[in-house]
Amino acid sequence: QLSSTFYDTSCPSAMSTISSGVNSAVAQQARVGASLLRLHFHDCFIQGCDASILLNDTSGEQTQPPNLTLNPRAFDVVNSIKAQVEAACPGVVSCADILAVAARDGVVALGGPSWTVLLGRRDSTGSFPSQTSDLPPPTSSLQALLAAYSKKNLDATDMVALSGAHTIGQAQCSSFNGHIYNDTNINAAFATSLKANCPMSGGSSLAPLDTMTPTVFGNDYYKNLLSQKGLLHSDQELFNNGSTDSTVSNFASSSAAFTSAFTAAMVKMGNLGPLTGTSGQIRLTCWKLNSS
Ligand code: HEM
Ligand SMILES: [Ca+2]
Ligand SMILES: [Ca+2]
Repeated sequence: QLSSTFYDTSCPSAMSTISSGVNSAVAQQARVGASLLRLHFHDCFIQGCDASILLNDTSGEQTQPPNLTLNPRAFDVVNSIKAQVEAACPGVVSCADILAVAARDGVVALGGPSWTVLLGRRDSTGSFPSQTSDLPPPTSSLQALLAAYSKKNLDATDMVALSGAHTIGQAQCSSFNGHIYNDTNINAAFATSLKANCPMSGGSSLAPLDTMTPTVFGNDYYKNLLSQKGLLHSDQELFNNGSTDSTVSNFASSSAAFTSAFTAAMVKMGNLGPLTGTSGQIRLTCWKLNSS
């Protein structure tokens, strides 16, 4: 059972250390706020929120396709925050909790809503590369997206709300080339402008996931979907004459509705399969297991 006060006596400086670390990293590169949010998502969907994504095993989760595009800066930020937290409270604060708090602080640093992060997760004692397939690829259909979230006990509203994370951050050409060259449910001028930096063959050049406000957290992502300006195939699937159209319209017209659904869904996602009590370990260094 996670609790918001978990470190109040064991490490009272933990929360402020994490938020200062995130704020200074975001001030240097706004994208890091997005990258930290994505890192927490990729952690939670693979075996639960247990920092398994942070282990840099040579054949671990980090080597699997959906994780190859995680921004390396986000790992650096987490590792450096962890070192500062360890200096104040050795062996107390888990890497999994640092990820959950840093995701929230990244959203807040980019102008998004805050929420209470529940704490007390412990860190995994292994990496789970084969479970990386629980992360849906950007070529997914609506049906596949709904199924991937349903497997994590997240419903359609949670799925649409969490996808609103794409109001910030960037994607590589290889993640959206199929959508801009092959799909017809895309604004023609938008597709043309993206093709200038993204050849049909793909590549690593970056484009913002939210063409309106790439470094501001808000509901513009849904407004883009209404005008067929979703960057990923999977983004536009949420508004493509299917069962989630009405939720997209609602979030596009009400930022309050989006905020309340997003923050509730983040708490739900943060509760996925946590290790608690004496399970797992409190890693001393986030990228490797404690030596036994
Ligand atoms: C619905 C299923 C999802 C799919 C298919 C998906 C897919 C992707 C892809 C392909 C990228 C770009 C990777 C690249 O090319 O560099 C991306 C970026 C991103 N995703 Fe998702 N995503 C999904 C859900 C989520 C969720 C639930 C969150 C967080 C709550 C999230 C947060 C982000 C963020 C913030 C970025 C930008 C990261 C950066 O700039 O470093 N995504 N996503
Ligand atoms: Ca994990
Ligand atoms: Ca935005």
